[in-house]
Amino acid sequence: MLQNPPTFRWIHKLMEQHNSPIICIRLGRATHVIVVSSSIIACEFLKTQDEIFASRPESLSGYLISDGFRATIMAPLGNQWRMMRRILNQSILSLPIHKWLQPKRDEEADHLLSYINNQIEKQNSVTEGGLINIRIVSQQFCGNVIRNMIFGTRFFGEGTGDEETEHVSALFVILKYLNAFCISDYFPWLRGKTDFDGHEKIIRTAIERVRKYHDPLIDERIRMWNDGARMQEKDLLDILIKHQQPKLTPEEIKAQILELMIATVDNPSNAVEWVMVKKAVVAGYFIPKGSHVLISRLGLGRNPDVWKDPMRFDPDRHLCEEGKQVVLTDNELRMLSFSTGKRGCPGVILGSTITTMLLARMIQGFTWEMPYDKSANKLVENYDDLHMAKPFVAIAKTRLPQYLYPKI
Ligand code: HEM
Repeated sequence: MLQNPPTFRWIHKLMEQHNSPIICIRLGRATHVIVVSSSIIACEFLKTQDEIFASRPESLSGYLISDGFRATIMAPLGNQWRMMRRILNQSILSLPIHKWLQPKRDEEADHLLSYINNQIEKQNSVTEGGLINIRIVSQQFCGNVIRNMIFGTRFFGEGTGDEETEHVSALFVILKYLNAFCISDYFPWLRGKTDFDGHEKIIRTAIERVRKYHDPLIDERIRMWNDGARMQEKDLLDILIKHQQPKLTPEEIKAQILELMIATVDNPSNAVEWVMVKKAVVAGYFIPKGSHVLISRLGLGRNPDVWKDPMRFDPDRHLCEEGKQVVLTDNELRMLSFSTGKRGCPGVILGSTITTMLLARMIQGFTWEMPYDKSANKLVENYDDLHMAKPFVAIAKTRLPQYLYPKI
């Protein structure tokens, strides 16, 4: 596994070789890793037997990211997870709070349009259009939205964008190593002695780069509430600080905010980049106790037994017959969008809103064309993850009267 990164591709090859929708790999002396690529078996784990399988393995990356499992995503099943998950469901990701923060999301969508419009003007090419790196635009938009919702600010620094770029890129490093195969997770005697595969250093550095922006703002805000300098809740940080029964510690607030950040930046931006490149061109086994169960996003979403011609871009598959509504969740797990069961995503509304808003505003505001050098935008997947191999760069042309573009 160490010689064949990334592990998820190595595992898929193994599954293909064995022609099986479920395999078991024994790692170290005691851990069975069970990999599943069938929606029927996935439902068995995440729905029928959810109670038994809803915990998380105690990985080093999870421990570091959540500062000792103080928040939700990485926490093993237990009282801490229950408490933090309830707070997320009821006070952070609830429908009333979602609506309350709509103006912040609108503000960011206006900035998105204004940014792309300015880029076109800067390139002096209103008729020819301007080259836009969709990956940068999408990732920064998601970062801006969640930053604004949590901290009520667009910028960490003077507004040059440097701090925000560093922040988002460090979040993506954390995401990359979050579920990467880390040898000391399976050979615990290696922990603390040697950073065998270098993961620990990389992830610690990335967390530091993120938290140097978050933590002073959180400390300052707690001080403001204590001194009476802040009296009104205006963003998610205020809600977390003012939460009663239970009152959260500063460490819990910091850990939860880091998790909310990583939960938001990746999925919407990646989905939109893939969709844009397509628009521009024309989406009964025995399981030993303590096993780690991996449900494969690749295996479910591209399973030819479930999806006809799975590699063909065919968004119509996701239109339900009745009323032709697009449904992004899939409780039957024929694809892994938001998952299901106890550990299913509590951010479905926010995640869907960010994704559709990003895509809709870009398509409503601009027409998109491939650059002349089409070979620059190959529809190829990155080997290490599920992003496109190279950031998608397209030509944007304005399609609305100029006065409709926010001048910010
Ligand atoms: C399109 C966007 C999103 C997608 C596709 C998505 C997908 C998922 C999936 C598949 C899981 C389950 C992972 C697992 O079982 O191991 C999950 C968990 C989670 N997601 Fe999302 N998510 C999205 C957006 C968000 C947003 C915007 C937030 C909050 C700001 C969020 C918060 C969470 C949390 C807290 C969990 C952990 C739940 C738990 O362990 O109890 N997600 N997400």
